Amino acid sequence: MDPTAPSSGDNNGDATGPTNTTVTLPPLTLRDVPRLPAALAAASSSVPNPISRHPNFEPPSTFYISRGDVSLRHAFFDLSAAAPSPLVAYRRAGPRQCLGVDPAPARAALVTCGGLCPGLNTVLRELVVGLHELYGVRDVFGVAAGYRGFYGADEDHVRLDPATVDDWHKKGGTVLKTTRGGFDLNKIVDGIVARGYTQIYAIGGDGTMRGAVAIFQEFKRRGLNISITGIPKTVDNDIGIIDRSFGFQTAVEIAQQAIDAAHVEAVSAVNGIGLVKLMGRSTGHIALHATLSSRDVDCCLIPEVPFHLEGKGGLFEFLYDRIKEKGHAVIVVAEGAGQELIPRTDDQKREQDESGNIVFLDVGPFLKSELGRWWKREHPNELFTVKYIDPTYMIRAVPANATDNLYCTLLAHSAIHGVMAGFTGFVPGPINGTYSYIPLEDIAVAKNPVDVNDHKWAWVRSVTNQPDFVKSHA
Ligand SMILES: Nc1ncnc2c1ncn2[C@@H]1O[C@H](COP(=O)(O)OP(=O)(O)OP(=O)(O)O)[C@@H](O)[C@H]1O
Ligand SMILES: O=P(O)(O)OC[C@H]1O[C@](O)(CO)[C@@H](O)[C@@H]1O
Ligand SMILES: [Mg+2]
Repeated sequence: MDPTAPSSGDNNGDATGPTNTTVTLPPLTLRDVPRLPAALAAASSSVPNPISRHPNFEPPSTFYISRGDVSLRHAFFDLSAAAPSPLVAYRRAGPRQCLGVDPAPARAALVTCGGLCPGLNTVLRELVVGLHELYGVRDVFGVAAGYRGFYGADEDHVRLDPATVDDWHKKGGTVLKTTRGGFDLNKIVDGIVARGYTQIYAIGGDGTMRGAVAIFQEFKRRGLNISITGIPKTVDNDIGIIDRSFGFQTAVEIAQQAIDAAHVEAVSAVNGIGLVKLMGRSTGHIALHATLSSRDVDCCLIPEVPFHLEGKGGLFEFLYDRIKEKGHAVIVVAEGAGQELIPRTDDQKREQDESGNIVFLDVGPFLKSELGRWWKREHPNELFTVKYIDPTYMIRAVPANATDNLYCTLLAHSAIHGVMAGFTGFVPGPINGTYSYIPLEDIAVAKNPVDVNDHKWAWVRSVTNQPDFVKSHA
């Protein structure tokens, strides 16, 4: 009997073995990505993919992504929901058999903006090599120092080829340099037009994606046939829709070293506390994943979960009890956690970086001094030590690990294939493991907070056995 044949009725859980039930899924909405004006005209097309003529590679027909290939936003559904939401689909990323643009005259510009992230140089390398080797594009330029480089001097536009970028994947940081701020839309687009660029690849975080949306809209307003692609970079993993951002796994791995050191310091002291601050402005993914992987952590503090310091049910009493129980404790705090607890002057409340991001106060030294003060007051006759470790920039200034390097390559290739298909205003990224094209406008507003109601936060709680620190316990 065909095990996949639909059954005639519901599986009521009897012991006769698995049965199949046919269900009707809700309608499917395709969140399509925009196309270049010239690509629309060439849709019935046109230019065969040069990969088909590659001297060393004979792609089978299954190699190419068909016009109808999509991936689904959500991989699981509740079939019993009374009013199921429509399914959202995205175009699958990958090479198309016929291109929407002619790669021969293409002139590509690559730019990195915002903070560093492991893998930036790998993405740059693979964009350069992929454009050259897969599509024969010879005019590839690196734009120095973020968006402002588009209206900078001639030396800010550097021609790149595979030989130049050969070992970039082994380097942390970004060879192109990065900056915040300097987003002058008209000057940027004028600079792009003046230099004859036809493809822009902008690698950066949420701010960079919002900037890319503005550039995309300005291209449209001016009727320009220039594509723009955003490649999401965020060590904090704070961009939504995609499974995770590149460099994140590397950062979590490096964070282990800091937690290990904090643990050694804590266990080697009498009543020792090891305190580690990790990156994560608005999301606690790094702290959470580092806590889960380490298992030496007694308390993980993230921006999504409020806590209070003193009194019943507060952090300090919990730490005291944990020290009494184990002799030591390790705390991991994300930089954005507990910001509302730190007293600040009016000037500090207004302080912003060049891109307009609020400047945070340093939660690490704040916790260390408040805890020390509390301990002296409450337990003046007991020895106590806090060792504070701040590996902030160390976790993002390293080269990508092997997994992230592979990820960066697939992102870069997906970006190039999408541009060559004639798409613009899009972001490549894995959704449930399938590389897909997502509208830039969606990515620019898609946040990715830690969902404290799902199983992962419960998992943290089971590893640390920390309480909720809610005031009602007081
Ligand atoms: N709303 C916006 N519109 C246009 N440009 C923006 C916007 N927000 C930020 N930018 C520009 O995008 C660039 C990068 O922004 P930002 O410094 O916030 O880093 P980011 O891309 O968010 O990366 P990170 O995750 O490291 O913070 C800057 O040049 C900034 O001026
Ligand atoms: O490089 P800067 O300006 O110090 O930025 C630090 C910020 O950048 C990030 O690494 C990414 O947004 C944050 O975790 C951190 O708050
Ligand atoms: Mg940002």
